[in-house]
Amino acid sequence: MTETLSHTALITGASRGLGRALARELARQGWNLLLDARHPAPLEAVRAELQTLTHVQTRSGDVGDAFHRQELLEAAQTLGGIDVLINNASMLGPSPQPDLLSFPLDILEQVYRTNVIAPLALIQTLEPQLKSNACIINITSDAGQEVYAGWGGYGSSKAALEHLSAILAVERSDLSVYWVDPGDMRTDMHQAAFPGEDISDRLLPEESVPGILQLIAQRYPSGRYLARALPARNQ
Ligand SMILES: NC(=O)C1=CN([C@@H]2O[C@H](COP(=O)(O)OP(=O)(O)OC[C@H]3O[C@@H](n4cnc5c(N)ncnc54)[C@H](OP(=O)(O)O)[C@@H]3O)[C@@H](O)[C@H]2O)C=CC1
Ligand SMILES: CC(=O)[C@H](N)C(=O)O
Repeated sequence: MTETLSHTALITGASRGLGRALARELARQGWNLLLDARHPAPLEAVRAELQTLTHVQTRSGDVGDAFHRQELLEAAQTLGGIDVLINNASMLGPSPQPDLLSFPLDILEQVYRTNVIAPLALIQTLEPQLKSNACIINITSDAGQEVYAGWGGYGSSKAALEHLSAILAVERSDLSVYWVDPGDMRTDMHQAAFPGEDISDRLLPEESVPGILQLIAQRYPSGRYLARALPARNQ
């Protein structure tokens, strides 16, 4: 059965951290949601939490897996298409992060598959179900632009994601393409990036949500944005 729903967002990596924070706020605003993450139980907990607010579908799987991306396409079809795709799922790599000359190349391939190939592959797979003037949000990082020792794997993958996003924006001017740095956030990934350190001074991911939702609502020109430099105007 095809349900025709007005606004639908697909968020990858929505079982915790920034993805869950985005899902919660979009649900509160009445968006219909298609969510993924690899582990089913935490993803199901998000669905159970949000289903009282809106229509939520979940598909557990790895964004790097073509079969899983096909499942997301089929779910998108049942929802009548996608207005907003948020490529949020990401892989840091080893913790602590090794220098480049000792970086295990098999893990570097996984980092690139998750952070670079999978977002593009998901856009390619979903293209038939992207509504006109759809919005693509690729979550990047300051590590994609700044040079930090020890951040060569993850950082270079985010740099590649940024360049890819910029070229997509030029090639597809009919889409709104945003690559967004959410800023440091108190999440599992950030703790893994700083193992053993006290990260309690970092802002929660909820602080990065209003700016991202403002991009969606206001449809600024395609480009790179800092989530926290975009305070929501209308909330
Ligand atoms: N935290 C920070 O300080 C910063 C984060 N970012 C970026 O923000 C985004 C969100 O990060 P954050 O919330 O901290 O991350 P978290 O580690 O807290 O959450 C990651 C989410 O993605 C899911 N996920 C991870 N790998 C995959 C995969 N291969 N396929 C599908 N789902 C996956 C996880 O669930 P599961 O494990 O079940 O798959 C989880 O739901 C990322 O793109 C990150 O690079 C950018 C700058 C700073
Ligand atoms: C994962 C992190 O903690 C990092 N600060 C980043 O910029 O992505």
